[in-house]
Amino acid sequence: MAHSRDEFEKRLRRIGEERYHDKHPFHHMLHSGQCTPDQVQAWVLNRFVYQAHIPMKDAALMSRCDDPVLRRIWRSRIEDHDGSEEAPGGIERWLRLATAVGLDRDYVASMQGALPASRFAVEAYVRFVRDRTLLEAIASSLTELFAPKIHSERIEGLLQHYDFADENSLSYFRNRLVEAPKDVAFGLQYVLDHADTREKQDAAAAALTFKTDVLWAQLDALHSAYVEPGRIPPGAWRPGEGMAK
Ligand SMILES: O=C(O)c1cc(C(=O)O)c2c(n1)C(=O)C(=O)c1cc(C(=O)O)[nH]c1-2
Repeated sequence: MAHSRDEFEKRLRRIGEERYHDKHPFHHMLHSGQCTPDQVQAWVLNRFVYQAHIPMKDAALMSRCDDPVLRRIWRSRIEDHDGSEEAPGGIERWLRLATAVGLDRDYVASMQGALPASRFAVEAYVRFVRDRTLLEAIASSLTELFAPKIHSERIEGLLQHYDFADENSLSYFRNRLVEAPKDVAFGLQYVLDHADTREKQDAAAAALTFKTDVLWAQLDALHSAYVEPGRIPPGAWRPGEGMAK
């Protein structure tokens, strides 16, 4: 039998409570000032891969969408990340963060030094959104329900513990505090409205679980390469490479 709307929403929120990447030890290190400058740089340059692919993921979603109203609502996500000629978007803001932590922006934008697992995880997300049902694709974006909390913790933690942190370098996260709630309010409504059988509810919950794995796997790879045991895969960024000139 299908869950009631309320029960289903609770089920989705429980997935975040149990599996969201705010629980990952790398985030605890980052937000409490325990990361070395190299580890912060490793995080910034690997996370750029995620940033760069989010608008491609959203374009893949829109390409499958035959409802112009849904496309119009969804396309604001692409605008938020890609920006316009007058106003910088999320990708540009992330590159400002990269410069602030001492990396060369072109090096970061090239994604040359990114860990293989960062690329694989992000590519899996784009593929998932392209290949699964629209309901599953939209449900996979619902990790953003849990993002404002981690963005607030990050702004506070970085400002407190790291010299590079100021309103300019952290503007990416400040902006997401406004953008993410708008996006996710729509996404959640859509999923609650359209998951009207137990089967669809299970598929939507599995999509959200998959997405928490996409996020977790990226931090695991980062931790293994740059914290413990410090095994950097062949070809991946090594501290000292790609520095701002
Ligand atoms: O810093 C974070 O922890 C975090 C997490 C997530 C997320 O939950 O996928 C996103 C973001 N940030 C983010 O900035 C962002 O633009 C974003 C878009 C999406 C998505 O799945 O469409 N997730 C996220």
